Amino acid sequence: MYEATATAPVNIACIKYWGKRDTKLILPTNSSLSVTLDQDHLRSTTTSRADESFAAGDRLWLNGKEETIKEGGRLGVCIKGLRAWRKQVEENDSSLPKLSEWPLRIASYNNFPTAAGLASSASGLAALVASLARLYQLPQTPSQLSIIARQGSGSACRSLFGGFVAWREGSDAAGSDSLAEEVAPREHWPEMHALICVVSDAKKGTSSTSGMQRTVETSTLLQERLRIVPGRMDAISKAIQDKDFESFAKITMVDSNSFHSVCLDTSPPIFYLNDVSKSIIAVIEELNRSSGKIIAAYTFDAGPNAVIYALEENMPKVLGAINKFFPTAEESEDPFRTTAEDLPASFDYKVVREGGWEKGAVKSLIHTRVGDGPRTLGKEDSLLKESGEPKVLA
Ligand SMILES: Nc1ncnc2c1ncn2[C@@H]1O[C@H](COP(=O)(O)OP(=O)(O)OP(=O)(O)O)[C@@H](O)[C@H]1O
Ligand SMILES: C[C@@](O)(CCOP(=O)(O)OP(=O)(O)O)CC(=O)O
Repeated sequence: MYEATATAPVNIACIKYWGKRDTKLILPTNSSLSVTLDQDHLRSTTTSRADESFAAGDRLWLNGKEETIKEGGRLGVCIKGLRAWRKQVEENDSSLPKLSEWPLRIASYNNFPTAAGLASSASGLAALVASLARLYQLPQTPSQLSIIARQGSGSACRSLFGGFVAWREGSDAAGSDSLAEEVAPREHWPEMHALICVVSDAKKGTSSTSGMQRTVETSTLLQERLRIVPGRMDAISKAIQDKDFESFAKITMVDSNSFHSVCLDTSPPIFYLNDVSKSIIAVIEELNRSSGKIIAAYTFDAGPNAVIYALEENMPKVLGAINKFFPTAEESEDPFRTTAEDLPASFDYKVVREGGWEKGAVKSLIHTRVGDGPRTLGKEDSLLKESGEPKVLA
């Protein structure tokens, strides 16, 4: 049987990708940089199988539900690109099975909500690329594979690496140099932790894809942002190399705010942050002020959920602040068994609205950390039945 199963991680950007110069090839208007999160907690798992005896046509199931693979669509483009690379491999060695000519069956599961602003498209497309690259025994490097993943969803290219990852915008019109590169592996700064505050896991109103295009078409502020981002890319890369958390945090927060500003400068305006998100910003800013140094950095993607980066040693303080003002509806298990600490003595409670937030304003918390890149699993982890249909997972 010709089959491969891979998992891929979620990544959350510190320098945001927002805008395309080519919508078909998914070429960005600026470089971006992210932290890959630990797959022990959040991951997409994908099994790909090629079999001569399958009925013609490729099929893919996401969380047990079949998705259509359109020719020229995002999934179709990724599969086509990887197949072409497999064909080259077969042309160089005629003894190999002609997997490139056989239909595919692909099953994928996300162990967290899909399309809820938790970057499922990033881990999902990266897992698809990683599993097919393995099935096809491709010689390409992760950076080369990221060129294919990028065409599935821009941010997915960064999920082909662990640690701290840059997506270089590149200059080639065909996109050959618009790819992901490792800035530093997870082992360089394993103390980097992240706390995801799930404010809403409902499907968002304006998708990243359509929102960013509206920004490109209508925002004048975006031009200003594009002038500033290259300097920020250099500065945050240096902060990572130097393990300088304060600089890392300052840049992360200012870039998140810059991204949400260009959303507001879009016509019609796009609002991703809600009152709970803004209150989390106020609490983290005050936690930093009252701690006498920057110990936490918030960042928000195209939705209201906060991701708070902090070093492991400071997570008790961050958890203390979030627990105090945003009691969650669901009890979340902390894999690190962090004990929340009291707020600093000079913390000004007035930054949070009177009476505080009702239980469930933040639904749940996910405490995770920087993680590794895609992993290959064994046969026992296959998501496909003998027949090529997806297994039903509990
Ligand atoms: N495991 C997967 N395999 C293949 N495709 C996936 C997978 N997970 C998600 N996707 C694709 O990504 C889409 C969701 O992307 P979308 O950008 O709407 O949400 P998100 O990635 O969760 O949020 P965001 O990117 O804004 O953080 C799904 O509808 C599906 O097409
Ligand atoms: C705000 C972001 O999360 C936007 C992600 O956009 P997508 O990668 O989801 O967009 P497409 O390329 O159209 O699929 C910022 C980021 O991850 O850098």
